[in-house]
Formats: sequence, structure tokens, C-alpha cells
Amino acid sequence: MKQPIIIALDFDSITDTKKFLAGMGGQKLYVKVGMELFYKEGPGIADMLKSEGHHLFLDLKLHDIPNTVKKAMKVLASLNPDLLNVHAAGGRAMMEAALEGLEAGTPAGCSRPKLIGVTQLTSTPPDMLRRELLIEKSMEETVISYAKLVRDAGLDGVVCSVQESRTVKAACGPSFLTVTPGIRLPGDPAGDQARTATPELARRELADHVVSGRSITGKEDSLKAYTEMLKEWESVRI
Ligand SMILES: O=c1ccn([C@@H]2O[C@H](COP(=O)(O)O)[C@@H](O)[C@H]2O)c(=O)[nH]1
Repeated sequence: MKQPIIIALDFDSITDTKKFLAGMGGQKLYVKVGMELFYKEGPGIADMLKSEGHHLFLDLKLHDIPNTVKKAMKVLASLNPDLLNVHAAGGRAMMEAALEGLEAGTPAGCSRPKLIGVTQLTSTPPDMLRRELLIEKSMEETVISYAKLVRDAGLDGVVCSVQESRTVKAACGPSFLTVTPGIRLPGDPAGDQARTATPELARRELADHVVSGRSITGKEDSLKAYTEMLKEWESVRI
């Protein structure tokens, strides 16, 4: 069964990660390893999670010259993740190179991991585009423009906020993935996120996956928070 909720394992050690997983009732989860945990623990963390049967999103957001990204992707592919990403701002040549590296590094007999492009971080408020990044277009236009570039480079989808998910689907097609971070249960603090949404809204806006960290991992009872998120998601029929 498709697992819609990706849990961000933003811990700084394998010990804390194991403690968290032990409290999740032995379920096979869809988890995300980002820079904090990967830089601390290295590739071994991927091996551990995959060997325990979890789905793995390696959220390392590569952004460099095409040759470097291609070679890095080839290495990451050998870790057998299910999903990886790059920054779409790296451009089409970089994204095509990433895909080539991923294809070259995928072990024989395994299917290529999905590759998605980050459009605009969910921590970016709309007014920051013009104020800091000198982008004159609206957030929606900017995200759609990046999404089309990602699609044209041959990638499988994007990271965007729930607010842009439906428009991305309309522009790039229903099978083009939208993976949406910034997910909060009602009443939870946004923290540094600017474009947030509940799992229910994400489902209504046609997101394929939601990514949530603190709204689950920051709770006393993480299993309860995760179950609430799933319930919210499943309450929407589309
Ligand atoms: O645009 C993006 C891309 C990635 N993220 C990552 O998702 C989680 C969100 O954590 P929360 O605790 O739920 O805010 C985190 O690992 C980010 O690196 C994102 O938030 N926005």
C-alpha cells in the first residue's frame, strides 16, 4: 500500500533515531533522512533503515555543477533509497546529469529510485522572492515554472508546498509527483515554515506525499500524532 506520510527523521544520532522508531509500534514506515542525520551518521543510516524494511527518502537536496551532481547521485543510488532530490535552481543540465548518475548507480535488478526537484522551500514566504531573491513573479508562477523545468529534465516530480500542489498537477500531469513538506496537525506551531498545511488539505490539493517532522517527532506520543495524521489524510476521498 502507498504510504502517504513521510516522517522526517531530523535527529542528530542513530541512537535517537532508533529510540524514535522503537516507539512507532514496529510499523514499516516511509522515513526521510536529511542533512543533519546523514552528515552525522553517514551512509550506514540508509543501510540500517532499508534493512529494517522502511521506505527511504534521502533528502540531501543536491545543488552543484552537473558533473559533481552526477557522480554524487551515482554513489547515493548504491544506497538503494526510494526517493532522492536536487534543487531545481541548479538548472536543467544539472537535473539531467543527476538522473544519468542515478541510472548508472542503480544496482542491477533494482528499479531506479524516484528523483524530484525542490521548487521553492516551504520556509520561503511569498514576499521573500522579490525582497531577497529578486524574483518578480508570484510564488505560484515561480513554482510552476520550476516544476515544468523539472518535468522537461525527465524527473519524476517536485517538492512544493500544499498551496501549489494542485496547480503543479494541472501543469505537469497527474502522475507527476508532488511531495509536500510544511505539514502540521491543527494547532501545532509552524516554527520556521512559512507555507504550511494540514494532511487533510494536502490530500484535497492532490499531494502524493506529505512530509512531516516536528508535528510527529516533537510530540510526547509520536505514534498517536502519526496515527492522527493518517486518519486526517484518509478522511478525504478523492
Ligand atoms: O521545501 C522543503 C524541503 C524540505 N523540507 C524538509 O522537510 C522537513 C520538515 O520538517 P518539519 O519539522 O515538519 O518542519 C525538514 O526535514 C526539512 O528539511 C522542508 O521543510 N521544506
